[in-house]
Amino acid sequence: MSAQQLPPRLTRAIAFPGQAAPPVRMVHLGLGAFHRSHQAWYTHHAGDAAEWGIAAFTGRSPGAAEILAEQDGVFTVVERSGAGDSFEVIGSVVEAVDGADVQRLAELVAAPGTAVVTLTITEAAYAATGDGTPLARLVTALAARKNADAGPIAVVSCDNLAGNGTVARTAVETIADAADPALGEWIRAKVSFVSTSVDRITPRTTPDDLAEVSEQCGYRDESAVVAEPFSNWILSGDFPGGRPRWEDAGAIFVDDIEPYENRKLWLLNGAHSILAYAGLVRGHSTVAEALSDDVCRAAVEAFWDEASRHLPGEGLDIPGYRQALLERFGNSRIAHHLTQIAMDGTTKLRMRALPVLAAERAQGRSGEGAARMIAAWLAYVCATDGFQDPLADDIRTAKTHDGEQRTAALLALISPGLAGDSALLSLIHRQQEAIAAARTHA
Ligand SMILES: NC(=O)c1ccc[n+]([C@@H]2O[C@H](COP(=O)([O-])OP(=O)(O)OC[C@H]3O[C@@H](n4cnc5c(N)ncnc54)[C@H](O)[C@@H]3O)[C@@H](O)[C@H]2O)c1
Ligand SMILES: O=P(O)(O)OC[C@@H](O)[C@@H](O)[C@H](O)[C@H](O)CO
Repeated sequence: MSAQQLPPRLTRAIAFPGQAAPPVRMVHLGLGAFHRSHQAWYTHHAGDAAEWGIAAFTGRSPGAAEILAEQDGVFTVVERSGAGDSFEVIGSVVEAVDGADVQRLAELVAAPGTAVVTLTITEAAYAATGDGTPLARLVTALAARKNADAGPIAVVSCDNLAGNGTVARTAVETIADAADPALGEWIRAKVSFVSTSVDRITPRTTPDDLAEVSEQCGYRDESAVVAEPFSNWILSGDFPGGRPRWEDAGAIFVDDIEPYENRKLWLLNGAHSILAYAGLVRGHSTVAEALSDDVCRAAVEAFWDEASRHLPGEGLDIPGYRQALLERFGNSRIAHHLTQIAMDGTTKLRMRALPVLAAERAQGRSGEGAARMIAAWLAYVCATDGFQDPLADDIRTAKTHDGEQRTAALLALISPGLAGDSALLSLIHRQQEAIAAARTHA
């Protein structure tokens, strides 16, 4: 197609002619694929969407903000089911900003109309608190809100972390206390940290996805995002400055979030980690491919059997949830790449494998299903140098050892207690050898 034949670029005027953009009342940190398919989607579908605009900041580079700003913040969600695709333009993001622009972040967080800050900064980012990290930037912005006396605000973590509101609170308060104890006090008094369980499988957008949007929708959208039809958002906590009516879009507000987050983190994300590590070692690329391998599927089912014993039987419909997961993971039209899920294993395994392993062993069982998730990670990091992890240098050092010594050194990076338990060390070492050996037969 020549330049003259290219369809026009998507803009707010094309998507929502004659409609004013909503005013900024939410700020988001971590303008990635998931924010667009989830929090922005829920906000667009809230009954009071006209009152709630989002200013979204990138994490590490300006690229995603520049692209979205060229489209006035609007983008397409491609809902991809096994049967086909549907397309919807989302208008809730009204400002897209480079995360390094801390001055703009501070201005917006200090504005009295701003009531909510949401986060999708990845699990590993909660442990990173130095200058230029998202939570350090947030603390700078909260200091500006304190100085402006702009009132209370809610911070809502939407990352796959157990007790994500509490983790965010601890990290933010620690940074603030070190900078200025009075700021720490103000945050304790005025900032509510909301915990959430978030769910919607959203792989990285590909050039083919963008080409499809262009062809089907008649406009060019460089910021489109592809997601499964399923979505879920469970929240627990206070919103002292108000919030969008996300319940209109299906969000659920609960007092006790722990059973929901354990169900999601163990059954969905735990299974994802097993499929990622065992699947990559066995030569697969996507979740759907790995699930169709009987060895990977059996490892997932064994882990689910263990995890299910430690989830409340009532109200969570575990059998239905497991069946739905098999269908969601099996949606081969969603190319969810295992390499994306495999990142930051040391952080993720602590939340996905360790609680189930500890609960099983406390009841006198081996916990071999949960142990196999860790063994698969070991087999994966030993088979490649191309992993991303906050402890990558330590992993490389641990890999200089051999045999059980190497296994012990790697396990210690997840939890020192693992390496000190000789029976568990032997179990995981044997499991790792079996997974690595199977690699040659895959
Ligand atoms: N994609 C999904 O299916 C999905 C579903 C549920 C929850 N989540 C949560 O959302 C997070 C983001 O997922 P995504 O698909 O949007 O990823 P993404 O890579 O598209 O975007 C992540 C955003 O966080 C920033 N970021 C990444 N690592 C960072 C770091 N170390 N420090 C600071 N900023 C960093 C990036 O710059 C980007 O703005 C996940 O880590 C997970 O916790 C994702
Ligand atoms: O980086 P992660 O592992 O937290 O994210 C990758 C996927 O496992 C995850 O994003 C799931 O798709 C998501 O949690 C589904 O809601």
